[in-house]
Amino acid sequence: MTRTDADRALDEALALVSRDPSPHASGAPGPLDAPDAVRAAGGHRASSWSHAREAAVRAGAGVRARSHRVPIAEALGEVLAEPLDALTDLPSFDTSAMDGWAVAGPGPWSVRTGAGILAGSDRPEPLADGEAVPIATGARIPADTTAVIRSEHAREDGSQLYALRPVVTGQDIRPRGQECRSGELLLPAGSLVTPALLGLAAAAGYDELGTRPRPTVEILVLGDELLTEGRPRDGLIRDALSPMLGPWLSRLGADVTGTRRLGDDPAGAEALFEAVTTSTADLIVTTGGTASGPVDHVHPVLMRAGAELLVDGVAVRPGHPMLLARTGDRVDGRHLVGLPGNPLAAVSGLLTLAEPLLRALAGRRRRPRYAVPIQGDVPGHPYDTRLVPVLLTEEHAVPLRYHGPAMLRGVAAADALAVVPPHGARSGQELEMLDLPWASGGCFT
Ligand SMILES: Nc1nc2c(c(=O)[nH]1)N[C@H]1C(S)=C(S)[C@@H](COP(=O)(O)OP(=O)(O)OC[C@H]3O[C@@H](n4cnc5c(N)ncnc54)[C@H](O)[C@@H]3O)O[C@H]1N2
Ligand code: MOO
Repeated sequence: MTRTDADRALDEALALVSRDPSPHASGAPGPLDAPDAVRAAGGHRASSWSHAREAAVRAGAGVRARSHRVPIAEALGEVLAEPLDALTDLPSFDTSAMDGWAVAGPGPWSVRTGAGILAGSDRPEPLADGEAVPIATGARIPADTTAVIRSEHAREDGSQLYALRPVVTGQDIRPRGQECRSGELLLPAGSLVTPALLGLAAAAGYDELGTRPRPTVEILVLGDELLTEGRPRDGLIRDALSPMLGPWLSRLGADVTGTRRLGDDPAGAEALFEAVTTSTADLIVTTGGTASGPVDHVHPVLMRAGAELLVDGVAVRPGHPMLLARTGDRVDGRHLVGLPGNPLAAVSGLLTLAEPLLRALAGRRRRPRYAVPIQGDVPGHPYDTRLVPVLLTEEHAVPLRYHGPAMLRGVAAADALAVVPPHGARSGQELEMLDLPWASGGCFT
């Protein structure tokens, strides 16, 4: 078949590189023996996109969980390491649900002289039969109260109070323990500490929470061609990944301990080796140097360090040279995610490997999956999944331009990445969406 200009343009857009297109290359089973692993150009085996994500989840879930106790204000975005049991009845005393009068027995009632009962008041005097006392929402109900009447449902005439509608015993009283009894399970271990959970924990009497600490991440940006300021010049380009990855990883729930830049020279390779063998971070994220060029140090350093490659290449565009390795033993080991240097390829690796790994390390559930109809046909790669930046409207996902592997223009305008299966998608087809962490506007992790 003659290749057309359009084919070539598509290859270019999808960053097709030389590789064996056979989707089921054979080979000895090993950590990369996913059924649909494919052999990539460099001789290593590429996992399918979904197997790569599964491998990242398994790797994180296999690490022994740690826990710590933190003041509740510091627990936001972490996961409960222990169940949240109520430390008190809620409400902890019988409470008025409305502003009005607490009354005892049938009316009319004689209104008690003196101040009414406000929220926060100490134990009020019991009510006598036929007595009423003004009461505020949230205030403690006097003993022997039979009902609360809302201020708009009663009329005061001199010292007498008359109900304007029938009064039902117990009305507008929140009885002690209505929401929970002391010791009752409010939320199980594993729950995400959200602002709502913080509120509940405070209401239930907590000052500290037992949580799983955020995974720590060290970022290593590889490359001699990178400038930290000013405009690109003399063949040098701006480092686009350092400013992006720290905040992005923080949004994914990581505690980023630092970002360092390493050269492509032997000293850079040595510093990488040093980090791989001695870093105390749960995860090292590297950028660049994942391919097989003369100064691509990541594979050789991992081999030298005796790391186990759990994922070595993924059948996804962009980002196929991404990798996941484990250093140290299976339960107390640490991990390294190697992101390709092309910036959108790095984003692809972040969402494919780093995010599922970090969620699992933090004890969080997988992100909920959802699909949205795509607007317009989307070309596919013949064998690989594509991740395409999209804008989300109320009805559709709209693919964005400027989605080449070296471009950030599309993703910077996007709400999500659409997961496009091999061979592409027809207009209206439902595609899985990977929300970008800021898309819903409410990220607090
Ligand atoms: N012979 C082959 N060459 C390449 C292959 C391949 O399969 N065979 N894959 C290509 C693909 S696809 C990608 S993606 C890249 C991955 O390369 P590396 O991870 O080794 O990254 P580098 O070579 O260091 O850089 C690639 C590209 O990205 C730019 N870059 C790197 N770091 C940054 C940064 N912090 N900010 C902005 N831009 C960055 C770098 O200048 C290069 O242009 O390999 C292909 N080659
Ligand atoms: O296709 Mo690469 O993985 O340039 O991004």
